[in-house]
Amino acid sequence: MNQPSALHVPTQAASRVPPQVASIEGVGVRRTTSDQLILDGIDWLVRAGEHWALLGANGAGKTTLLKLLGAVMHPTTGSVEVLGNRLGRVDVRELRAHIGHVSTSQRVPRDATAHTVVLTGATGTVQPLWRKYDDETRRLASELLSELDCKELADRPFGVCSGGQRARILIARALMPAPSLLLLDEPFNALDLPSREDLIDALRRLAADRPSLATVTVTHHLEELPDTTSHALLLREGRVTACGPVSEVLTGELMTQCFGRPIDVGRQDGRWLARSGRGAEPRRPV
Ligand SMILES: Nc1ncnc2c1ncn2[C@@H]1O[C@H](COP(=O)(O)OP(=O)(O)OP(=O)(O)O)[C@@H](O)[C@H]1O
Repeated sequence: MNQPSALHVPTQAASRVPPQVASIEGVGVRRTTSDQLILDGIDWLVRAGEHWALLGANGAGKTTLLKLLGAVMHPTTGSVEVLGNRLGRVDVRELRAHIGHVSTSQRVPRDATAHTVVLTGATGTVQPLWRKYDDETRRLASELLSELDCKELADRPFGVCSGGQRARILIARALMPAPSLLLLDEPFNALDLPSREDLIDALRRLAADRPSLATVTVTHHLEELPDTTSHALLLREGRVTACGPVSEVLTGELMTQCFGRPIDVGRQDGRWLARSGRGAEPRRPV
């Protein structure tokens, strides 16, 4: 384990404590060009079956933190271990193949059909590598499209699919290598209300059907979090202000502290509601 290029992907151990999926210790990220400290002193542990919300104001460092978990970048200081492999001691291209990462900056050929886009998740490539996809791989791509409620889109070019459909197709793509960790960077970006609810339903089903899958979702809106969200991490200017079970972290007090302005947090039917004011005292949650 932890030898250069020797990828170790743990199997489910028979233990009461779910296995660690990712562990971050004392992590700092500094941009060499601007010398800006983007992340500072981050400690975080993600276990199998946990569903994390990653929240913080614009520029707080959420995407950067997600990139560390996705083995897309290395920390300047501290250690990042993903699926039992420490960044810096493993071939990150191999490791990335075991992590589902959906981000808005993802490059996707617009003329490729939804089925083809999902297939490319098997090879982790932008363009399809046709010779690598056998019948079983093609069948899996179809099944994942069905699971994400996109079966009828299989032959439709990705570029003409709606924002909500594209989000679900990209999640199906990310699930092709059966990842233990699924990272979602603002998956609800620019979705209308029905599309948002469809995606929330899809994430809820994923959590129910895949009990050992861990997810981390970056969002700006508590209303977008499925009721299966179990944990939350709040970031402010590159530092963690709160981290733990949602019941302890998604409170008006801790959200107010994180965003630096009064925020009310309420909960209805398992989902969250948040409202921000300016200058007023935080009101009691509804
Ligand atoms: N490649 C880069 N070069 C220089 N600075 C960067 C780079 N990437 C990120 N930053 C800076 O790092 C800080 C954190 O950026 P990051 O994208 O992680 O924040 P974020 O919380 O995801 O923001 P948002 O909510 O606006 O997407 C910002 O100040 C940003 O300008």
